[in-house]
Amino acid sequence: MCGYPIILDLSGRRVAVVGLGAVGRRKALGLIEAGAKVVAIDPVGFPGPPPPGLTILAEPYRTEHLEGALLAFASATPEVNRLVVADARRLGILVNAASDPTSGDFSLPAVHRDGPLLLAVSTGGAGPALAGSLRDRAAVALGPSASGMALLLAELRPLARSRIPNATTRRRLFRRWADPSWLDRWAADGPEAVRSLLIDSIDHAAFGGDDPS
Ligand SMILES: C[C@@]1(CC(=O)O)C2=NC(=C\c3[nH]c(c(CCC(=O)O)c3CC(=O)O)Cc3[nH]c(c(CC(=O)O)c3CCC(=O)O)/C=C3\N/C(=C\2)[C@@H](CCC(=O)O)[C@]3(C)CC(=O)O)/[C@H]1CCC(=O)O
Ligand SMILES: NC(=O)c1ccc[n+]([C@@H]2O[C@H](COP(=O)([O-])OP(=O)(O)OC[C@H]3O[C@@H](n4cnc5c(N)ncnc54)[C@H](O)[C@@H]3O)[C@@H](O)[C@H]2O)c1
Repeated sequence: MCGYPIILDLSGRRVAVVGLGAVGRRKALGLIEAGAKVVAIDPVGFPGPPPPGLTILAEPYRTEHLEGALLAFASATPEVNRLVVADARRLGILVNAASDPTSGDFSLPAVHRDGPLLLAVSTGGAGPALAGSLRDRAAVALGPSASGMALLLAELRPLARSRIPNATTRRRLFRRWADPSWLDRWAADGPEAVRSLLIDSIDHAAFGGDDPS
């Protein structure tokens, strides 16, 4: 499979999760973390009080459960999952099939989140546990300053856009800000040092000079 990675905005969107065993619960919780309105269908229900954002229908799956859903997750028994996949296909809803991944439309990567930073690793189904351990290794390589740097750019890019009218100058500045050496400087000298150097570089670029750093 040659997958196409996208970052979906699921906030407030209805998503159906059929089956709340270990796999369905993991998927439901990840969806809630992404802000989705999750409707989960499982005759056994949820162990303990369900987290906010999760509606439980403690009944066996029926086709109507998928109505109005943007996405569906088939994480019940293989027989029930086959029904869910067929129904989703008919209704034009993209479906994740836990028991027979190739019958569905999409699979999930292993994910690391830190502020605005999101790291996703997929092995395309070759080794889901391997995807998890590669994710852990890559997250360590990014280090704690990566998300701090992203947050800082979220603050400073609009400032640079308003102060530097020339698009080529701006693009050059943003490329310099993307240099990984800033992460080392962040670790060595702290966030405030990086922040003030980046602000200086906006001033220089705005007045037509070169970046001092
Ligand atoms: C990444 C992660 C995301 C998530 O689900 O959130 C994820 N599985 C995770 C864990 C995990 N899954 C399994 C184990 C046991 C060890 C092992 O088998 O390796 C572990 C490890 C554990 O439990 O610790 C077993 C397993 N998984 C699938 C099958 C069916 C099959 O292979 O046919 C079976 C065998 C069932 C059986 O044999 O009984 C299928 C899929 N699992 C996927 C994603 C998709 C491919 C992702 C990829 O390859 O990149 C895909 C294709 C479809 C999908 O589910 O979307 C999450 C990491 C959580 C984390 O670390 O954060
Ligand atoms: N994708 C993955 O990461 C992964 C990992 C392990 C297993 N699997 C596969 O995913 C599926 C779920 O795995 P699990 O370990 O969570 O299984 P599980 O047996 O713990 O959970 C299945 C759930 O489906 C519910 N269910 C049964 N009939 C139902 C119905 N008619 N309507 C709604 N819900 C119903 C059961 O009550 C149960 O809670 C299995 O088919 C398994 O082969 C996938």
